[in-house]
Amino acid sequence: MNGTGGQEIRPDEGRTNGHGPERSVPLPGKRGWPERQQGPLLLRRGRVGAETTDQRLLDTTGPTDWLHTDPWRVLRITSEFVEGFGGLAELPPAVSVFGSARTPRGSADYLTGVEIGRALAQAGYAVITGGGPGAMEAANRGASEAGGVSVGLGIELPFEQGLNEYVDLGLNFRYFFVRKTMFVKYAQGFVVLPGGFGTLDELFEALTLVQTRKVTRFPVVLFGSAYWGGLVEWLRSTVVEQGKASTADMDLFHVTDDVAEVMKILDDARRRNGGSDQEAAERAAFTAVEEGASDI
Ligand SMILES: CC(C)=CCNc1ncnc2c1ncn2[C@@H]1O[C@H](COP(=O)(O)O)[C@@H](O)[C@H]1O
Repeated sequence: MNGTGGQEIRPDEGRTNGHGPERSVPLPGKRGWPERQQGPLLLRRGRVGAETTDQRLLDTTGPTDWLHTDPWRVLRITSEFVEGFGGLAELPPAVSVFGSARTPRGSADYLTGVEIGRALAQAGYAVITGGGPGAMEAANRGASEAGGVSVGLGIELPFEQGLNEYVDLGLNFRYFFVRKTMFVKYAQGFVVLPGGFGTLDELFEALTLVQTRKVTRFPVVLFGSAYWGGLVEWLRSTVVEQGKASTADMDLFHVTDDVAEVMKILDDARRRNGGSDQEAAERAAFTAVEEGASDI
């Protein structure tokens, strides 16, 4: 018996690829229809093509449609995870900072972003942002100028856009969902500056993961009570009021206007989660930019 439906294959008739024989010319199987085993796939009747996998691999003049197939995409997605995990594995404890791509340079929100990036770097945290302009740039700028580890996880967008100039360790992603995994996997906490849909998406992703205990509890800090107040009030008066979230869920995030309080919330959480002052000192001395970059 073999993968062609019971028909014997002589050695000179087919090739093997480790999963069973593969024919270049489909032969009728025992039941009378053309059939071919192609890796783990069994092809019959009209599904049988004239070429083998090896032929398509080696044929440089063939069509390139396969580049747009889902199996190929899965490999690309996998490679993004591999690159992401490899590039960020040696980061010191990090905080992800989210915020609007449209925050103008020099605005109050931008200056706050710089201040938060600096404070995080001085406390020994790597600062991870989406690597774009606005609030992301501000946080990267504060971290980089303070000599900290300034990380940007960029995303490929339909319009031209590079990582901001204050990113010292950058990775570019094709897929939003792979990139979002990196924001969560390598962060000890989230700081959320005023922002739009992208920021809200990231905020609620973080809150959902904490709420459902998919990640061990880490702090989520909304910076700017005037900006976030309306949303928080709506969550309380509508979402919680109508039973779509619990009162306790409102404790999963903090709202503040004070950078020192952001740092205190993060430090308290680190202590609760077992981090020590010694560890903080070691983080402050960490030189991941030089060491990590060579692995990327
Ligand atoms: C000027 C413009 C729209 C540039 C877009 N360029 C971007 N580059 C990198 N990350 C982004 C970008 N836009 C949105 N994001 C992601 O979504 C959040 C900001 O979205 P928003 O501006 O609040 O909704 C960021 O935290 C970031 O992770």
